[in-house]
Amino acid sequence: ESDRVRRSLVEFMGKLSPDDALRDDSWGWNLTSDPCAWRGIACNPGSPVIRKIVLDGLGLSGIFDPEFLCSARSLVVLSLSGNNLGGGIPREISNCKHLTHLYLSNNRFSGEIPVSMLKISSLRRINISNNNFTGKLPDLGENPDLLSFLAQNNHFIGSLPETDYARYEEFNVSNNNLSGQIPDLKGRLGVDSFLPNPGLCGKPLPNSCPPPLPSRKKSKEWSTDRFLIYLGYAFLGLLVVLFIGLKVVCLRKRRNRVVDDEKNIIGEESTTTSKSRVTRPPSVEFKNGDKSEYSMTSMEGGPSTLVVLNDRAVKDLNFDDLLRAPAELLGRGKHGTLYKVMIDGLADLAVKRIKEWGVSSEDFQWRMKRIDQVKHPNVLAPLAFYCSRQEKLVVYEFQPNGSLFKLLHGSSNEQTFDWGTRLNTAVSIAGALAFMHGKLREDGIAHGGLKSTNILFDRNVDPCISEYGLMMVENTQDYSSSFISQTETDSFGADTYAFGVILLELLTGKTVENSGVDLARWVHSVVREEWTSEVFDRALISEGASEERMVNLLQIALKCVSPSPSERPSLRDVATMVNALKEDDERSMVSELSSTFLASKESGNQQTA
Ligand SMILES: Nc1ncnc2c1ncn2[C@@H]1O[C@H](COP(=O)(O)OP(=O)(O)OP(=O)(O)O)[C@@H](O)[C@H]1O
Repeated sequence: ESDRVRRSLVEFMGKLSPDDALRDDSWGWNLTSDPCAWRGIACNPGSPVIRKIVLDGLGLSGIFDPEFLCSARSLVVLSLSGNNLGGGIPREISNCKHLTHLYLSNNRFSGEIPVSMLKISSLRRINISNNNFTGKLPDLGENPDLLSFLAQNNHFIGSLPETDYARYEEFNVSNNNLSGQIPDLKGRLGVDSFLPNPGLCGKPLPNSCPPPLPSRKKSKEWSTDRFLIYLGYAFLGLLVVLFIGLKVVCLRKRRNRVVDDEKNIIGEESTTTSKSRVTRPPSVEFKNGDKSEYSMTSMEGGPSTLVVLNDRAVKDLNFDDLLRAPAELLGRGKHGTLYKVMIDGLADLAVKRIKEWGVSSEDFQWRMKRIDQVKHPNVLAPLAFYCSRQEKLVVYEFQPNGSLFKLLHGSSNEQTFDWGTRLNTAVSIAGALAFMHGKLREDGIAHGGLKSTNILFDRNVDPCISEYGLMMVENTQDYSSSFISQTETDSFGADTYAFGVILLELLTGKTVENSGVDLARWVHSVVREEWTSEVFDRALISEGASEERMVNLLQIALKCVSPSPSERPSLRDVATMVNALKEDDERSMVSELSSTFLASKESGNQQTA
């Protein structure tokens, strides 16, 4: 069997590189030596099973014949980029059934992509960019697990195939001759993935698609269609009028009953001033000097209270001002809606209106007060909160410098986010979380919804964690993927997982979906294939960040996102590990700097001599 594989591979190389002169004996690729020792081949450690063939940039100028290659049945990575290979990709490529990475970029390949290629179900990454491929793009819908498809700078024609584009970590078909409407990208992928392609139209491109012309044949039906459409409009109009009438009657009734004022405060998500007014002046009580409580009694029962917590900056904040101030919608997340509220004489505020949270008012008040008692400079403290039977609001100071999510994935290219800053951010967040966990463990108050949109940069551009304790991981929907334990109920363990995902985001620069499960799974799979350097953010690689140190941080991240909660370290341990890494990083930097200094001094001395 192994002789057969060896013979096939020698044939394969013979076709790749018909010019024997190019190869010397050190390459191997002959019938007498062990293929695992041949140039470009990597086997499973301690076994003759071939896993990777990487023959990049070797000046190979023949053709690619998978019929011979695929006799190496367990091959997972094939990379022939940067050669001078011609011809097409034969359909026999589908015999390489375990292939996960296929890199054929920067060659002279031509012809159409065989349908069979996308049928390799294990394929995750395809790079066929910078070739002369023609015909239609392959049917990407055939492989729902593909993560990257790079086919820019070819001559593909026709329309984009239907598939779920949102799942792609990398997708590029720019500089081809594609045409037609771009399918729904679910807000993912930018213009760079598509431009230039003169015939493409629709979002995210600036040119919208022309409306389809009604054919002559259909023109008779047109008048009937139009009649039906107008009839539909008339019916809709009637419904709207009825709905508005009903609303007016309801509102009048409600006004008579004196509503719970709070319901109207922040009101609709418009960017305008709230129009609602408090119908009855509330009574204000000040207690304990620096802590004020604003109370009003709802007609519907129990007391509703705006509690202003210990903070001088907003000690004069009162509910009435909050109701009347202009509010601007910042976002509508899974856990509620966030508004920026601007009140004269006060710093801008961010008010979170929490979505249906099955926590009693008493529990909510108790949690907020406990959180207020535990202060850390990297955790954004709530300034005030309000809670009635229907509403729960938490007031924070608005942070002007954006979030970690924006910094990593935003469109601005102005800010660089280098390795040192990323590591510092990780250290600050881990330290702050470890501190909060230590203080609030007995109360069972973890963050519960940690993600990169909740890591904000304050006015000194220091990272701070917002929305601590606003959610409890109760039904753990976020974490119920088969990848992690179904029985995950420990919200502290869920915080460790979420922190691991943030580390992965920092290292890979990739966005997170499905609570990070997809990203964690992808990183696990790449690392398993010993293809680790693939995961790192290109910006870090081009900055020259040390791969060894990135791998060390990656290892911590992987511990945090362990599928089994019991195997995840506590945040205290995580903070210790990340800190040690940072100290190591600083030490290496100092020694690198001093050796550069010594080297330049020595060369200076030599020049003077
Ligand atoms: N205090 C704040 N100051 C400035 N921006 C903030 C503040 N809090 C949150 N943001 C930003 O406002 C946007 C909307 O916040 P929101 O909390 O609604 O998003 P989210 O975290 O995705 O929601 P959720 O946690 O409910 O799923 C986010 O981009 C977030 O980074």
